[in-house]
Amino acid sequence: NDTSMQHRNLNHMTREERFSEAMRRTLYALKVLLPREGWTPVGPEMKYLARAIKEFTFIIHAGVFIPCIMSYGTNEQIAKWFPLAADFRIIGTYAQTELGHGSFLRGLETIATYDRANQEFIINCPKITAMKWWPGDMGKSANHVLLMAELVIDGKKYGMHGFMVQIRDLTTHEPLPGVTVGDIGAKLSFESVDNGFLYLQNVRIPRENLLSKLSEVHPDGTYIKKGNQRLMYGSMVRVRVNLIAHEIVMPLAKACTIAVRYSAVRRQGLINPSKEEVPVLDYVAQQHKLLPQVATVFMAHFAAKQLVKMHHDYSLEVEKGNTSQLPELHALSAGMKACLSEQGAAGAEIVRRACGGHGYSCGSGLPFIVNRMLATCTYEGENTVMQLQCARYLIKCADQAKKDKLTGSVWYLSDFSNMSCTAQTFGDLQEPSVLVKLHERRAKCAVQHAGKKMQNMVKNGTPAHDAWNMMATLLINAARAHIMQYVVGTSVTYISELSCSASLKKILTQLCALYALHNINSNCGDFVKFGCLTSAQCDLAQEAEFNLLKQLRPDAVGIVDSFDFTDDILQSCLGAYDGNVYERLFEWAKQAPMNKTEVHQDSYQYLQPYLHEGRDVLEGRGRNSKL
Ligand SMILES: CCCCCCCC/C=C\CCCCCCC/C=C/C(=O)SCCNC(=O)CCNC(=O)[C@H](O)C(C)(C)COP(=O)(O)OP(=O)(O)OC[C@H]1O[C@@H](n2cnc3c(N)ncnc32)[C@H](O)[C@@H]1OP(=O)(O)O
Ligand SMILES: Cc1cc2nc3c(=O)[nH]c(=O)nc-3n(C[C@H](O)[C@H](O)[C@H](O)COP(=O)(O)OP(=O)(O)OC[C@H]3O[C@@H](n4cnc5c(N)ncnc54)[C@H](O)[C@@H]3O)c2cc1C
Repeated sequence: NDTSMQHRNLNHMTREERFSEAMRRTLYALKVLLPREGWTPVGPEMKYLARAIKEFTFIIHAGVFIPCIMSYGTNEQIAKWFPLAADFRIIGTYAQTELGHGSFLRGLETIATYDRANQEFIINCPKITAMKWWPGDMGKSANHVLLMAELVIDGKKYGMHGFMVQIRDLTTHEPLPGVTVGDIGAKLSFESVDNGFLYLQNVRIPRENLLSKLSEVHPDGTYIKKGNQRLMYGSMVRVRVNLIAHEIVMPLAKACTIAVRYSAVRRQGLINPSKEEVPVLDYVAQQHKLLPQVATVFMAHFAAKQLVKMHHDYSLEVEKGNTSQLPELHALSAGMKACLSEQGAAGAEIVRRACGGHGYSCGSGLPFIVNRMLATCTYEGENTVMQLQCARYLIKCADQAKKDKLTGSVWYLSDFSNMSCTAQTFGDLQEPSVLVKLHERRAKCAVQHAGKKMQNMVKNGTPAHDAWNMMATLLINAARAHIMQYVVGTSVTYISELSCSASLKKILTQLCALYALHNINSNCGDFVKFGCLTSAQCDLAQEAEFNLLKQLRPDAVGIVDSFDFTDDILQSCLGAYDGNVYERLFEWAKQAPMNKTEVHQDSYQYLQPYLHEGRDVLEGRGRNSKL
């Protein structure tokens, strides 16, 4: 109810207005509304803030820069920079991607050369492709960057390391000497975020600014490795784990809230010619578009909770020096981020499109969500690259499964029990245990299929790297199958262990079955090809899905209401709680800047001569028509 927090209509603001409004609101929220003692920008309060603010600033500062200080800094470095960053007395970003490289980190070109005489690092972007490009909050906001650069000592390269680099004056906010920095311009979304470019030329930083938890450089230039160097990639794992809830589950939940509420209000056409127009939500085709996406919100939420727990447990182990869980966590976080962002972004577009013309209006609030979700398929690890990382781990595990009993998320690869499906009715296929087994079998077969294909190619003389490249599509499918079995399996377990009312558990079980069946029906080729289902059972799977749509239809609005988004955060004429869609759309349109005058003078000057000629002809004074 704090008017300082309420959103003005973002669509009627310029990009620069949105940039400064987002900063005002974010700082207001953080500085005024949150208790100052003890909170951190990566604490539990963030998820509540994220429900209250439509456009944040400082997501990278809070979601990446600060966690990196914790992950890569020594205790002294954390003690120095964390308090400043947590209180926004320094604003940072994570500067890794360059104009010429984003996925292939070993190709990054920014160099940090150690100057022994002065005990400093000299930072350089040797050519234009080395310029840092994309980091959020970097163009105009950040005064520090956590710069990922190639460490060079006496001409020898030591790989990518993290350096704290100040880029703007803390008094004037002007760029420091050797720093060229700015905004990269208009993007598909994130209008309020100043993704930036950063060109560094002979910028000097103290030796102490190398984040030295994992490695350090002594004053004489001696390089010391400390621990598993793979942890240098650890911040990306953490962000991939965190972004699922924040950037995939929550936006998809908002989109589903808007689309389901609108579909319950929008009457269009007849089902029974003798009855009145129906809400479009009564069309099974509409239910088939919307309800599986509602189910995805829940299943992705449950799976993300499990992944966050796994990351938390892993972090505790790393503190004890045990990094054995890192390979599985990397594979799972990379695969989950890629597959759920793919599903989520596609799902948001499906529900947007299900709202017809008004879904194409920014007044629906849906284009804002769809465009932002598209970014999740690219940032924090481009999806294809992430799926291949996941597949790399699966292929290794499949080989290991031939001799060892596997555990963890890949346990099913060493399950050689009979997994044939005996379902005879569509009710059998709504059983959670049957759905889990089907997904495990499909995933195991997909991984083995890809591995076998590559082995055969190598046996016939194809180099392993070429076989990998040629089978990439099968490997990506295997990664998707693995993640789907993980999401279905963890969701079934989560729901079964949930202490809640029987009626709620029934709905959640139905949603889980809907998610699994929708996935089966969308990929039935795999399920038949790998012998998981017969053609007849595929028909039953479709029947089972349609039956669940019918069962869930009466609760559809109640289910999305349970996401509990305020009208202010939805900013949607279609999804407002009161359902007054048409009045809201009309009011929203009238506020458009285009309508601040009855005649748009700038354009009228071009139209006027033609209009006056038309007037004269119609009033009998004008020359004959030119036509
Ligand atoms: C104040 C308001 C607050 C508001 C809310 C705040 C809180 C919000 C919380 C969360 C929301 C966050 C919002 C998200 C915003 C994100 C913005 C975007 C940021 C970015 O995009 S940062 C840049 C991201 N870039 C990447 O991800 C690059 C991807 N590329 C790579 O990771 C690597 O290049 C690679 C993995 C593709 C290849 O690396 P490399 O060549 O070195 O490795 P390989 O030869 O393939 O494999 C070698 C070996 O290493 C293992 N490996 C690889 N990666 C990892 C890893 N990350 N961890 C562990 N191990 C890894 C790999 O498996 C191989 O192992 P084996 O040899 O097989 O054993
Ligand atoms: C909104 C947004 C915010 C961002 N924020 C940040 C940030 O804060 N900090 C930061 O450092 N970066 C940030 N990034 C950059 C982001 O991390 C990179 O864009 C991402 O890692 C992809 O790298 P790239 O853009 O170089 O694409 P590329 O890696 O060049 O990919 C281009 C195409 O090539 C394909 N490809 C690449 N490698 C392979 C491979 N090995 N096998 C098969 N196909 C391959 C990809 O699948 C893709 O289709 C942001 C990007 C966006 C869009």
